[in-house]
Amino acid sequence: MKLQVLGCHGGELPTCRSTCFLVDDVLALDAGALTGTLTLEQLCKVDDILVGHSHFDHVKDLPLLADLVIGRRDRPVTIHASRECAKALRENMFNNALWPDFTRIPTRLKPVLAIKTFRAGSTFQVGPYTVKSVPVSHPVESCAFIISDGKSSLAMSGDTGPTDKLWKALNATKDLKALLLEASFPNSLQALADISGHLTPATVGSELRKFDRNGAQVMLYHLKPAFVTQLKKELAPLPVNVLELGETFQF
Ligand SMILES: Nc1ncnc2c1ncn2[C@@H]1O[C@@H]2COP(=O)(O)O[C@H]2[C@H]1O
Repeated sequence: MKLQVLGCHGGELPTCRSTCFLVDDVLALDAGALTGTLTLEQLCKVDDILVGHSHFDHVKDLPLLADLVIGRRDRPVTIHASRECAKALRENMFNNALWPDFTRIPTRLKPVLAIKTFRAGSTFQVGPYTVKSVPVSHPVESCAFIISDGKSSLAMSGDTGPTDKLWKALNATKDLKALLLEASFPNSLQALADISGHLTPATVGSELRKFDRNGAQVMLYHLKPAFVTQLKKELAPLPVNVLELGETFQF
């Protein structure tokens, strides 16, 4: 699998982009940095988008994407979202108030977007990929994804505070090559991290003790833009890499 880092922060500044990864040019993981990073030609190749939860920094480019690719694809771009997340997108984003309902435009039968719902915790097929969703710990329903192409697996934690379910699922994934793990706030903001369902370097460290790593890389993302320098200092002693914008990996 080819993995491109389009966005690896928990917000935006000129040097930071919200969460968004691209697998094999066709599968996006979250939609925080699609339309500002890919060309129109590249955007038109994105067939599926896995959305881990409904928070704005993870879904913000969906409306702009729909408006860009309309009339340029043979089939809808499919957004895969848990029940709560799909409901939030339908009611609060594609509601003809915030943005037109592109799941019915240009026609109900051949729309530019399709929202396909999964049950948090279920496993489903997305093109050639088998995707296991794992509910994690966040104020809104949030899912990690474990994505397999049949040869290797790649996981993304989604926004989460401390969790046991994710580590249990990862420890059972024998061909796991890499884990994209969130790390949002510095240790001085542990109380905010706890209340908002996020990790700090301290809790990344304690969470990793639950992980039978088996050679998998751990790559951190979702650093809050205001704290990147401090976070990198606090994360330096841990056996992890902090992702940078524009990096590409092959698993
Ligand atoms: N109680 C809170 N106080 C301050 N900021 C918050 C609080 N809860 C959530 N947030 C912020 O709102 C953001 C929503 O997206 P995130 O979960 O990425 O990160 C969250 C925090 O940065």
